[in-house]
Amino acid sequence: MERTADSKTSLRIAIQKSGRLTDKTIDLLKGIGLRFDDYKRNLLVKCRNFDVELLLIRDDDIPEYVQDGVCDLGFVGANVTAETGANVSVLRDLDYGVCRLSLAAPKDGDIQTTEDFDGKTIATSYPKLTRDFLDKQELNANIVTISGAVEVAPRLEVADAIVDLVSTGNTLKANGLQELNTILESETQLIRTNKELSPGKKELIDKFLQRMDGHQQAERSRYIMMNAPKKAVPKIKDIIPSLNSPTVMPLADEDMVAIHTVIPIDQFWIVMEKLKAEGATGIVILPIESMIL
Ligand SMILES: Nc1ncnc2c1ncn2[C@@H]1O[C@H](COP(=O)(O)OP(=O)(O)OP(=O)(O)O)[C@@H](O)[C@H]1O
Ligand SMILES: O=P(O)(O)OC[C@H]1O[C@H](OP(=O)(O)OP(=O)(O)O)[C@H](O)[C@@H]1O
Ligand SMILES: [Mg+2]
Repeated sequence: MERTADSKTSLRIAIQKSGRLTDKTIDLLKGIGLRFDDYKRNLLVKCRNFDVELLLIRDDDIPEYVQDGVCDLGFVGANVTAETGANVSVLRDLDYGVCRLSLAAPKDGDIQTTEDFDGKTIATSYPKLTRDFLDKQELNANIVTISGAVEVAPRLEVADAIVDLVSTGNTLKANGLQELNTILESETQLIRTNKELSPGKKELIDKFLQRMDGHQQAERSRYIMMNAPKKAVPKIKDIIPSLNSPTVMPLADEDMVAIHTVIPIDQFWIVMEKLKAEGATGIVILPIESMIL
């Protein structure tokens, strides 16, 4: 997009400077056509071809920066936003940084059920979410807030149990812990400030979202091309869960046609098997760069 006449109308987006979400967020931004110079060495980076600047900070600070309007948008885990209790709106759920916040305790220890946490000490970097959970369960426990290496706390006898993020469960396992309860399911989200924004910024957010949605839809879809017997076209049309009706083109062999269409990736194999059963041949599948619906 060309820069607008009003050079002050620029979106400021907070992203994690260095961590699990950084590369995926940068890839997503690049995927929607945004280009940045040297984002690895600067904290505030201007986009070359869209009215956006990135603020690269620790993920813990993102929800509050967005809440206060220092940044208009932010990419951050739902776990962090929930822990800070920031007043922001979630614009999109994104399918990376998927994890859960769970209670865990030593595998063969005396904590085997949720009730056993009563009167115990729990180490966590998520004191607010832990307290909310315990209050809801009417459990009394002492919370020790630590900022990292939470899983090792029981072995150091700093705590009886922990609340921390889990994905594969390997870290828990390596530390002899078992997961007992999930407090929160989390994924990366695009959040927006609830502060009033200028019409120019609102328009930029709409354009940004349109690009993101197009990119996401494209990632979840494939363009397929095939040749098929002409008489099989009605059945093939029923099989293809197409966004629009498929393109059907004549071939030199009058009994055959070429069919081009877009299908959702999650139905890919089922559709493929059905198409083959209807006589489709030479099936070619291509990735899609973006889709504007
Ligand atoms: N094991 C995991 N699998 C998937 N996503 C995870 C996992 N652990 C954390 N996350 C998600 O990635 C986010 C960033 O994790 P990371 O470990 O980089 O955070 P951090 O150490 O707090 O970084 P910072 O230095 O920015 O504060 C988490 O807040 C969470 O949303
Ligand atoms: O269930 P798993 O797949 O083992 O993942 C869980 C671990 O991942 C996160 O830490 P990370 O690796 O991001 O390191 P950190 O301690 O620096 O946050 C989280 O804090 C857990 O320790
Ligand atoms: Mg952090």
